[in-house]
Amino acid sequence: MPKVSVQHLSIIFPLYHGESRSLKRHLGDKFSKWQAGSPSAHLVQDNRDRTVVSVLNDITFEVSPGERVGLIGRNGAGKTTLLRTLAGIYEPVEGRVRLEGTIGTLLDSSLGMNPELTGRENIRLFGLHGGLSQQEVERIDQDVQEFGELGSYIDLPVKTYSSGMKVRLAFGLATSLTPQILLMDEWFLAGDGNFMLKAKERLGSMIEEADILILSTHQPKVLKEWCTRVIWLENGKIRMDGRPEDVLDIYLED
Ligand SMILES: Nc1ncnc2c1ncn2[C@@H]1O[C@H](COP(=O)(O)OP(=O)(O)OP(=O)(O)O)[C@@H](O)[C@H]1O
Repeated sequence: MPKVSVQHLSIIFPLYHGESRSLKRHLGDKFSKWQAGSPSAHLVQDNRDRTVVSVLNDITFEVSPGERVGLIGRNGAGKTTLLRTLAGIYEPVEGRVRLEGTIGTLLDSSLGMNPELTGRENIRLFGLHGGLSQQEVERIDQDVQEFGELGSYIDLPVKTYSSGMKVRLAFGLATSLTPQILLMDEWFLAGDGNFMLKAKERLGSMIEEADILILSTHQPKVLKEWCTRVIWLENGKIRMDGRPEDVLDIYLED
């Protein structure tokens, strides 16, 4: 049975800028004021006296099949970092992250596509990477072509596509298979026009079929429509975890 388990997860990012070692000294008194007033990550000193950004701090939660979890929080609260850690892009500095089940990600528009290859070649690469059968690749090829309305561009390198065409290809590809666990950043809910109507419809059915959804968004409407549970992140910690109506009431007031 698919499951997501996050235990005492912490993530820090080192600052590689040449000045970072002395950043705290430069900021002086302002450092503590900035830290206290900031809605976002904390600058801290690690045990080697380097200034690092502490983005997630002691996060623990579990998600069971059938749960659709929305992540909310102010800009910089750590939502994208949490999604990327769940997707295996970032390694926990402390704690444990365990996902059981097939994973699908809608995290950024490039989705690992190779711009030198054609749309069709990227589709095949996606199939190869996912260990799909020839028949399944053919089905996806057709499905993505129809959805993306790319016409003869499907046989041209992706680097020649307009940004809208790239999004259509990436989105079509990422939603061509229904994973058991779907991780999604709200980037995919932005946009306008016909494409977004089509995209939302396609996402809606994908979300219904996935066993677990974890979605980051600033839109209360989306949380109420799609989620059964909301986790509110603040300064890299969980401030509240509960039913969308309960969490949103307090979050919006706050
Ligand atoms: N590679 C990095 N190096 C240093 N700091 C980083 C890095 N990536 C993210 N951060 C910092 O971590 C914090 C959390 O970022 P994250 O993108 O996870 O927030 P978010 O909640 O998704 O924000 P938003 O709602 O604006 O998308 C931010 O303060 C950001 O500046």
